[in-house]
Amino acid sequence: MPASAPAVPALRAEHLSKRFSRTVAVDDLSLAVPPGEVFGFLGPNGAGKSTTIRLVLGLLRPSGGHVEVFGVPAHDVGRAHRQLAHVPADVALWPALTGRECLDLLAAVGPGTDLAYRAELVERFALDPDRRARTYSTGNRQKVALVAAFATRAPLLVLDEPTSGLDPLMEREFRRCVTEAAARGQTVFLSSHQLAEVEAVCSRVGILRQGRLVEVAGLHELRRLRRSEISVTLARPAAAGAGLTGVDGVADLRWTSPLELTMTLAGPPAPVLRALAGLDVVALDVREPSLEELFLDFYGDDRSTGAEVRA
Ligand SMILES: Nc1ncnc2c1ncn2[C@@H]1O[C@H](COP(=O)(O)OP(=O)(O)OP(=O)(O)O)[C@@H](O)[C@H]1O
Repeated sequence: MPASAPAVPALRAEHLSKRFSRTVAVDDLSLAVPPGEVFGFLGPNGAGKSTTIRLVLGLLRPSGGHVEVFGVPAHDVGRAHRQLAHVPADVALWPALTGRECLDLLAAVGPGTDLAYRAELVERFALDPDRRARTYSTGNRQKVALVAAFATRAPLLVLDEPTSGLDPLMEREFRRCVTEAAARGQTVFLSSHQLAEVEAVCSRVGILRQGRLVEVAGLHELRRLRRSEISVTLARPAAAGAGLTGVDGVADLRWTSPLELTMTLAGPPAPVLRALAGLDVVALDVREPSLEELFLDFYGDDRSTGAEVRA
């Protein structure tokens, strides 16, 4: 459990900024994550998620503002790292050590490890700890880092896109681990691209765009971003409008040919299915857009490489 008083946020950033020459990677970011929360940190490529995490870890020095872990300034790494465990986006391990030796080394320098739980996690993640790290795939290296982090009782777990190399079965295990950590009272700060992952485990979410926190929302608010893209192919041309105009939840209705139409759907599918039942439908494709695409729709496409400093 945190040594600090419960009122102290697990993570607090105030007017945090990081500039790399002309690129503003993190721009005046203020955020407080209370102890015990599972906080999702979402943003498109280049939004500044990893930079923020490196500032939290004291791996970078802020250009402005500051960040604290349970009230300890991030630059006081000796004290701050007693409160946290971390999984980086690109896990690097010592190639000549076996997985088990890597786990032991990480446990020796970390904030304390529950060895019985670690053994259980090695099994659950189907990790072969006797192989040398140089033979591990990206996903296996990620598993070592995840097992090492989840086996600690660090009050704060900082996870930077930790499931990018995991298959769906392992991703399910990851979600269980987050839930178990939260049940123990650990705080989880999870950077992710995956809306489904964030929905499954986070209670609150911050959305980062061009280094700026554009939104901090509860999950129910985030759900409004969800929508499906529907493509319909007909056997024969339908009458104008085809009874789809004004159907609940349907937007962006487009005929791409006399026999094909696309639309987006927010909310329950029943009204549109009723409308489609009157048509001679030969193919129906329902696709859920990626988080990236949702970001583009909601926040525009000027996200490429961080904000430029205006001269
Ligand atoms: N060491 C660096 N030197 C110069 N620019 C950097 C450096 N590190 C990051 N950047 C820039 O800062 C911006 C934010 O990068 P960052 O890696 O934090 O984004 P991210 O949200 O983690 O992206 P991704 O999801 O692709 O990992 C980008 O424009 C990136 O090019």
